[in-house]
Amino acid sequence: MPLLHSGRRRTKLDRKYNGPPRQGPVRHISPAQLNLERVYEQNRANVQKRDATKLPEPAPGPAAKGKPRLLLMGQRRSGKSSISSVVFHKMPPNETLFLESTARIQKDSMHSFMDFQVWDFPGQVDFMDPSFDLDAIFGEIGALIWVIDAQDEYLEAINRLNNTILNLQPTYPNINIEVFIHKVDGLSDDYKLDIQRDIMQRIQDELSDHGVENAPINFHLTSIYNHSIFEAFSKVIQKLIPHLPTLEALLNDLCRSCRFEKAYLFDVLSKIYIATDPSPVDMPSYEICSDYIDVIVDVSEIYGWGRSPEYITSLEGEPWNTKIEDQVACKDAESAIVLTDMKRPIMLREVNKYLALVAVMREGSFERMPLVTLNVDTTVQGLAEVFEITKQKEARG
Ligand SMILES: Nc1nc2c(ncn2[C@@H]2O[C@H](COP(=O)(O)OP(=O)(O)OP(=O)(O)O)[C@@H](O)[C@H]2O)c(=O)[nH]1
Repeated sequence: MPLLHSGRRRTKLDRKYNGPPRQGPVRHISPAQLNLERVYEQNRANVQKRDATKLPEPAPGPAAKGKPRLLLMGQRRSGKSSISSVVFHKMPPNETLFLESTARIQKDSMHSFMDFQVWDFPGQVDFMDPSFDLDAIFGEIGALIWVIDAQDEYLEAINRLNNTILNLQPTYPNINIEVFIHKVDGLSDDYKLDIQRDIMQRIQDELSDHGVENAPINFHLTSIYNHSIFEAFSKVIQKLIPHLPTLEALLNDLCRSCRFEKAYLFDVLSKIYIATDPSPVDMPSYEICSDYIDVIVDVSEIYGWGRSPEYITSLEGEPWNTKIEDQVACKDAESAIVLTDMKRPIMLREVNKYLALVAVMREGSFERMPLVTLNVDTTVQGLAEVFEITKQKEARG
């Protein structure tokens, strides 16, 4: 089962990441190197223009053409590297205390249901410096995530963010700017909202003073010590998914036909949800679904095992003679559980090696389980097809 192999986590004991080979190597790139890659890409495009039959190899480790980029920016020690490590490398939040300050831009390639990159900028870098090629940084951007430490003095961070927006607006007016008001753990709800209001007001005032109205800026209250950081990233990533409305429509149909309370399509490794039905997301249901993935992955790690080809052949051999997937109800990971306090079953179904469908059912749904399984099967096929079609389109494009 791919799910069983894809969820391995970084453990405290061995202190090293033992997950799947999903994350590419972290690259450290200097501004000069960025420029070089840019020049290489330009030459490559020119060569192709002159002779369409010739397409030189991409630059070694290029600024990965066509892959949306998430840029993590903000003041020093605001929590950028911690966010990236917790969300994409399964680092336990407490261990971020030992992270060293980032000295150079760190570039991380994510190969999941969709390929994208996460660039972690050192807090002290001024990328408005003329030595930076802005197009190389902001050219293929998916979102600019600006991290503000809510437990620290934040006026300087807001000034820098305002300057950045004002500098980028003329050339890149459509950049999605996501402000993470970070480290809100330990702050009271009222205080969090006060801070958010204050930060929003200051940014809006400054921008409208400079004639910039309706810039695409979103605000999220986040912390690595709870699920808020995953929720915020879910919303950021969803904006990069071109077929999101189709995925949402499929999940909506499933919820209506099976009378589910809520359904999420999760990226298994990061536990970001990449789509959900249109009913409002409530944190407890999201948390429970996300924790359920961990439970399944943990159980699979203990009790799952790799079946040798001989073993599979022996199962498929005489007298049974049917393929292994035809002998079981479902060849992918599948599970359902009832939580005693809420009496509502939760079900999980693997979609492909990166994605899992997790849904909160209503009380008594177990009685209609055959119908539910049938509908879930159809939805999962639909979801898998959407990704297959998009992949083919990307390969052709
Ligand atoms: N309380 C709290 N602390 C956090 C949170 N996120 C990060 N931290 C802490 O903030 C400190 C700085 O985090 P880093 O991730 O190194 O910050 P950075 O922005 O990458 O810093 P530079 O690399 O210097 O730019 C670490 O001690 C983290 O443990 C959070 O959500 N809550």
